[in-house]
Amino acid sequence: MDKIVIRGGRTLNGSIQISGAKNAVLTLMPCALLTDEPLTLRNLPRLADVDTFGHLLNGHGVSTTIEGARGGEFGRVMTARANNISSTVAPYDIVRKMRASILVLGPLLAREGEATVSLPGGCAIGNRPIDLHLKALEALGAEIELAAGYVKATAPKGGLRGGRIDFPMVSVGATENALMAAVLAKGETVIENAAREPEIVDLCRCLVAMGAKIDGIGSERLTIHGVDRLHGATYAVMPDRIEAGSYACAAAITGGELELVGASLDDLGAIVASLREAGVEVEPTAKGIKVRRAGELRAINVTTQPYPGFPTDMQAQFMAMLTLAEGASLLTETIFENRYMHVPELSRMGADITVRGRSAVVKGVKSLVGAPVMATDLRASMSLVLAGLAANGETVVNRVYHLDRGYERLEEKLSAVGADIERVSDG
Ligand SMILES: CC(=O)N[C@H]1[C@@H](OP(=O)(O)OP(=O)(O)OC[C@H]2O[C@@H](n3ccc(=O)[nH]c3=O)[C@H](O)[C@@H]2O)O[C@H](CO)[C@@H](O)[C@@H]1O
Ligand SMILES: C=C(OP(=O)(O)O)C(=O)O
Repeated sequence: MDKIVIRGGRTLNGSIQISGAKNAVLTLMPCALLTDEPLTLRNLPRLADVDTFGHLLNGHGVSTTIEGARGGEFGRVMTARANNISSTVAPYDIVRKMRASILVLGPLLAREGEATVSLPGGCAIGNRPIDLHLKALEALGAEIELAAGYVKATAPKGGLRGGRIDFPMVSVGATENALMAAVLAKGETVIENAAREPEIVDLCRCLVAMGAKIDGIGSERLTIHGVDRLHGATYAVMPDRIEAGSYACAAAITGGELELVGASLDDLGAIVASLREAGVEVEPTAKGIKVRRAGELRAINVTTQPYPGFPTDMQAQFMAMLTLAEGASLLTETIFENRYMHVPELSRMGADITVRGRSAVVKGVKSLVGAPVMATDLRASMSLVLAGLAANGETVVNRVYHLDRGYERLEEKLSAVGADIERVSDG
């Protein structure tokens, strides 16, 4: 199994190309199920989750081809074509590897009138139920049965029909499934309290490019006018705001200056506001944004919230950064009940962190020390990489497969800006 070995203490300088967003591409790929024409996605990131989603689509009879970017640059192109859906079952073996698999439920149901998808279950960061996805589909007329660890959804005769979906809480995944189902339903669907994440906007724009009719894009009230069929399209995946935020933390924790090419200040919203509060300079450039730490890092308070609030997917990376800030920071995680798995590992590197319920107090320390560490999820793993970049001595991050789910060529990008980082294979 591969490991990432980091010898810390180097200041990072230079530019990093931001890849296509994992959390966008995983909701754009299932859109291919909505049409028998080809869907071409540009700016495709090279991630394990993209490969897994490709296999899932192949299992439904979707053909997928991927072309590499010219000249070894980032950004590949995938064309997926679902001219004949051969199976509407998403099996446990794939769904358990990647929660985003649940996103085939809405489109399969809308196009084929039925879908059987393994229940994703909990994961390291928390319970992660899907009741809101199912209630949304029921509002469009679907019948839902749960049996043997699978959810079986069936559309009424004549297909899904528009309805009113009023989410009691903001759910990114449930909004995505509802959207992909509603675009082919008969009549009008209104989604109240919809998630407003930039990745939802990306999904809406791709669906519109395929012929869907959606009003209120980017707002908490989405109105979808169902159409009889969608057509193929070519669409570019948005840049990954969480990858950009993670590398911004790398500049901040090492005291360097990084240009994040392709990143957009607009999408980063609350991440940028919190970076600035912590004493990190962030400015737009012609190609993206520039991040620089001028003086000492300052302690800040951060509470995770749905967009436009501070994203849960950046909590672990900010925690790593704040272990070296002056003063005590208070982090509060409101989205997932168990998203502090990185705390014991950061503590082993010398961080001073106390968790009480949903909050964590991070008292800044003068320095961190390298150690062998491992994490149980993607962003927790990135927080250990960040700590390792700033720590004295060597840090070995185990279970690299978590990082490979969401960070394209991490060690290549970081070593190009001066980090002493390598991937080592155990053989
Ligand atoms: C609002 C939010 O920040 N969502 C995050 C969530 O999206 P993801 O789509 O995985 O999760 P949701 O947005 O659906 O979950 C938000 C909250 O709603 C709850 N819930 C969700 C669905 C449901 O059917 N029933 C239910 O109770 C969840 O337990 C959670 O507390 O994890 C992703 C991966 O880390 C992040 O990229 C998203 O930003
Ligand atoms: C937890 C994440 O992803 P997933 O929902 O795919 O596990 C993430 O992107 O931080």
